[in-house]
Amino acid sequence: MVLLRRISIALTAAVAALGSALFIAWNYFYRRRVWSPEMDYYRIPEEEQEHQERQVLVLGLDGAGKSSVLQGLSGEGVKRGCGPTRGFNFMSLNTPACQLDFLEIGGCENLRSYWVEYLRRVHILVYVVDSADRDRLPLAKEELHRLLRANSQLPLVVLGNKQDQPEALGVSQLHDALALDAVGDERRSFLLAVQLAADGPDTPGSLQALRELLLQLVSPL
Ligand SMILES: Nc1nc2c(ncn2[C@@H]2O[C@H](COP(=O)(O)OP(=O)(O)OP(=O)(O)O)[C@@H](O)[C@H]2O)c(=O)[nH]1
Ligand SMILES: [Mg+2]
Repeated sequence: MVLLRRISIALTAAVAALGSALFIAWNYFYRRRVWSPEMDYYRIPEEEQEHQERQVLVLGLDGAGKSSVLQGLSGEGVKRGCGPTRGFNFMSLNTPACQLDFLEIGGCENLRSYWVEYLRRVHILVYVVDSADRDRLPLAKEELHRLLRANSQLPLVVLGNKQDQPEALGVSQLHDALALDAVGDERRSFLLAVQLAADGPDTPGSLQALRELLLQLVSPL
């Protein structure tokens, strides 16, 4: 058992290291290319890159729905059972205003220690919670507040996902369960209730609100 556990930890570390390398390569690649609606690539002048690219970090416990949110935002429709993210997951959304680059890090216990490393590289933190997983809400709260202590200014968007589940907590209950009162005035913070319809061809309505909010948060004041 001990040997298996060590092998599992070593594998997770290797996946995380590979993920970091991919993230660097991905940054290098996307610094030069942007997806256009015509499915073609074009170059952005260097001076415009800083202005146009914004990084969004997507975190939350395993199974909260991070990958599903990214699928929904991508406009490809949400598919059930996309499988746990073992390392990192990337998605880029090109909008007329800017390019939003999303980075999800898997939520399993072994990967959570890497989360904090990425806070300083991004413009927004999206924290996804399974609103129906009442037993693990205290853990979700603990992990969220660990991130908030590590960075006092990063704008925060909490998503109370799986609102279609009968046992899901509503917005005000989630606000209390996650102790969002304790989030200081120093940062902009939001709590949105979302649910992701499976296999729908369109972006779910609640994710359209998220998309608008993210664009507002990255636009100059
Ligand atoms: N009922 C319901 N199920 C959802 C919803 N969103 C996601 N799921 C399901 O929840 C499960 C986990 O979703 P993922 O998107 O893989 O979760 P994750 O946060 O990326 O998990 P990790 O990658 O393991 O950290 C999948 O079976 C999804 O289909 C939702 O709004 N309602
Ligand atoms: Mg995932």
